[in-house]
Amino acid sequence: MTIPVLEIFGPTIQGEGMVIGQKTMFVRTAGCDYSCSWCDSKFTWDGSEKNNIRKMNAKEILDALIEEGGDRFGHVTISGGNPGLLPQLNNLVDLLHLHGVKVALETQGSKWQSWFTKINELTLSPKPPSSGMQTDFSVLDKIIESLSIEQKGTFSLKIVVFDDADLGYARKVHQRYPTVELFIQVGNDDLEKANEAELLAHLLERYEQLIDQVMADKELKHVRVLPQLHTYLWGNKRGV
Ligand SMILES: C[S@@+](CC[C@H](N)C(=O)[O-])C[C@H]1O[C@@H](n2cnc3c(N)ncnc32)[C@H](O)[C@@H]1O
Ligand SMILES: Nc1nc2[nH]cc(C(=O)O)c2c(=O)[nH]1
Ligand code: SF4
Ligand SMILES: [Mg+2]
Repeated sequence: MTIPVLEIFGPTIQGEGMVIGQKTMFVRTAGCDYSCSWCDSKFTWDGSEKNNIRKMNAKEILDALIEEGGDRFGHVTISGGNPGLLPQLNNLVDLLHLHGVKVALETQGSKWQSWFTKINELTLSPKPPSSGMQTDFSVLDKIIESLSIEQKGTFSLKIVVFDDADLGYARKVHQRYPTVELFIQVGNDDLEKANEAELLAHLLERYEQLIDQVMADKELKHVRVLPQLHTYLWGNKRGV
């Protein structure tokens, strides 16, 4: 079975979460079971780029990664869309590992795949109320339980926060999974802005506000508050 791919780019830095700053390539798959109001990758699921989806097998993806990144990479991040919808990614994960390449995954944690256990750094990013999505905690419970038992690499939770209700959701998730590393990420609420200086000033202000709120919070003690670093460097550009 082939893999629907919309973007292959890098090397760049991982701009988010548990391995922020890591030099990595990105593979972005098409299709998502969610439709978050503020999704910064809507083109993966809104139909606007359905003619650009490439159906590729694992070998073709590896070749495209090498064409783009040459011999300058040793780490690949799979994102989307929701790559967790695709059982056939198992082949890509195995092929990358065979070539000595580490593999990270970004998923919202709405679906389980057995290949998750082989991922070196797995980020689960359940969605807070501002997204308009509902978390099925019975699914997330099972995923976290399976990863806690079987995971060969590491995994963490990452929650994007836009408002107080979202921070309340982060608190609830932290209480439910107190032993899982939690990253709280600033939401980008201006996906259309092309002026990078203005966007940076705006996002820095939001980052500072979020830090203030988390510092004042009695329940959020063992958390890390992070920006979406690539956005601060390169704005709303794609493929960076
Ligand atoms: C585009 S998603 C793809 C992977 C998967 N569907 C997910 O949501 O985890 C990658 C990451 O970007 C985050 N993200 C999406 N839109 C964002 C925005 N406007 N501001 C901040 N983070 C955002 C998501 O929460 C997720 O952690
Ligand atoms: N540099 C960079 N870091 C990222 N971290 C997560 C991303 C994503 O869209 O999943 C992303 C992305 O698109 N670019
Ligand atoms: S789950 Fe991820 S890709 Fe899907 S709509 Fe939400 S942010 Fe976008
Ligand atoms: Mg992104």
